[in-house]
This record gives sequence, C-alpha cells and structure tokens, in this order.
Amino acid sequence: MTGIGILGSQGRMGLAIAEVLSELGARDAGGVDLGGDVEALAQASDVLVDFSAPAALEGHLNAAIAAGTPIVIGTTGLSGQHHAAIDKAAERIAVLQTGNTSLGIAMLSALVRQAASRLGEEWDIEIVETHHRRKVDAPSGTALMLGEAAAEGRGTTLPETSVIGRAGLTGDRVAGTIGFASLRGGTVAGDHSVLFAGDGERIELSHHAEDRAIFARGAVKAALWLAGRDPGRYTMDQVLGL
Ligand SMILES: NC(=O)C1=CN([C@@H]2O[C@H](COP(=O)(O)OP(=O)(O)OC[C@H]3O[C@@H](n4cnc5c(N)ncnc54)[C@H](OP(=O)(O)O)[C@@H]3O)[C@@H](O)[C@H]2O)C=CC1
Ligand SMILES: O=C(O)C1=N[C@H](C(=O)O)C[C@H](O)C1
Repeated sequence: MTGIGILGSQGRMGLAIAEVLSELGARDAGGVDLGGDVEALAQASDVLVDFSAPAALEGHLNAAIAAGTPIVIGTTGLSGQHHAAIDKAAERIAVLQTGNTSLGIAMLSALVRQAASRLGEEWDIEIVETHHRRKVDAPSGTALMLGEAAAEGRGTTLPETSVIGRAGLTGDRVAGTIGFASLRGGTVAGDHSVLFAGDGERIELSHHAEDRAIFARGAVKAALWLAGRDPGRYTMDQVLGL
C-alpha cells in the first residue's frame, strides 16, 4: 500500500488529507510541520504531499530529492524562484505542483483557456477570488492558474498582462490586460470567477468550493498517481485524464 507523508500535517489541509486517508483506509506515512524531521518522513514515504508555506519549499524539495521520493506541491504564494527550484527538482524526482487539486478547477481552467482563445482581446478578462479570513497569500494560486490559462488562450503570458488590484486614479483599462481582485472573509473554502466583459454582454465562468475536502481528495488522488513515476514535472490534467 502506498505510504503518503504529509508536510504541513497540522494545518487545515494537512488535517483534511489525513481524514481522507483514514476514510480510504490508505497508509498514512505520518506528517511533519515546522521543526519536524522532514528527511525521516521523506525516507518513510512512497510519496509526499506538501501543503505548508513557501518558506518551507526548498527544504522539502531537498529532502524529497535525497530520499528519491515523489512530491505533490499544493502550497501557494510561490515565486519565480520557487518554480525554478521545482523545475530543477523535477530533473531528479517526480513532482506535481498545482494551485488547486480539485476536478472542478481543472475543468474551469480548460474552459477559460478555450473562451479566451475564441473571444479575442475586445473581451476584457477579470478574475475575482474569495477566501477565508486566514488565507495569507493573494491572489490565490488558483486565480493565477486561471490567469495563466486565459493568457495562454490569448497567446500571451501572465507577467506581460496581469494587473493585480486597483486603487486611485487608475485611468482607462488597458486593452489585453488580465485583472485580479481578492476578497477575504469568514470561512469561504474558495470561490473563483472569471469574467469576460464584452460590449453590451458578459460571460462569467465560476467555481465554488463548498468544503476543502475536495482539495484533500484531489491531493490524495494526485499522490497515488505520482508514486513510482519517473522524474519529471506533472500536472493535474494528467492525473485526471483531461
Ligand atoms: N493546491 C490546493 O488545492 C490547495 C492549496 N492550499 C494551499 O496550501 C497551503 C496550506 O494551506 P492551509 O492548510 O490552509 O494552511 P495552514 O496555515 O492551516 O497550514 C499550514 C501548515 O504548514 C505548516 N508550516 C508553516 N510554515 C512552515 C514552515 N516554514 N516549515 C514547515 N511547515 C510550515 C504550519 O505549521 P505551524 O502551524 O506549526 O506553523 C501548518 O501546519 C497554503 O499555501 C494554501 O494556499 C490550500 C488549499 C488547497
Ligand atoms: O488557502 C486556501 O484555502 C486555498 N488555497 C488555494 C489557492 O491559493 O488557490 C486553493 C484553494 O482555493 C484554497
């Protein structure tokens, strides 16, 4: 039976993943948080799942590489340097990084890519996300993923087009940009909406996470799929067969 080790095990996601593992009767290889023995967990696990914090990523990747253990990274708020480190790790071990492990968001990304490619730049794209009061990064990893899908659909990139938040005398909206707005409050598990605003009409594509169990189930699915794979950087689309 595949042993899954949880990095960030006492956090909201870590606890949700442990619950899914016990429901499935799957082997829980244990977990660690700040100050825990990551190397020992990596050695004891067939696959690691990391839902912790960007500051922990480098240590987690190093432990996974040293043990030759594949790793699913769900942590968000990652920088370009973090992504470069993930690419480098993927030369040695199997790595799957995603801002959202749910099936619904994988499907929404595909729909957003298609809509952006077919509608053209006269349709303005704005992405709105709402999360619980304890979320520490913005925009959410999912919002950025949806922005990347939209940018790809338009044949451009997110760094070239993103506008994160607006305030003051902003002037007219610049054509071709992709805007982001983040709302925080209460216990919202995660809402994402992509607005395509044209002349006289609007399309909204949305996803509402009712419970973080959907992320936990997706993370376990991804981990079971990733265990035993060759080195490389994999995606949720591959796990879900989309
Ligand atoms: N990809 C996806 O589908 C999803 C991704 N996420 C992302 O997962 C991450 C965790 O979310 P959530 O569980 O809600 O957050 P929590 O704050 O509830 O949990 C984070 C956990 O990581 C630990 N941690 C924090 N800093 C470090 C560190 N430097 N080294 C080791 N461990 C550390 C914390 O331990 P301690 O309490 O001891 O500090 C805690 O156990 C976030 O980035 C979030 O955006 C969340 C949901 C879905
Ligand atoms: O922190 C959260 O809670 C979530 N984080 C992820 C993100 O940043 O997109 C995924 C989900 O929306 C919940």
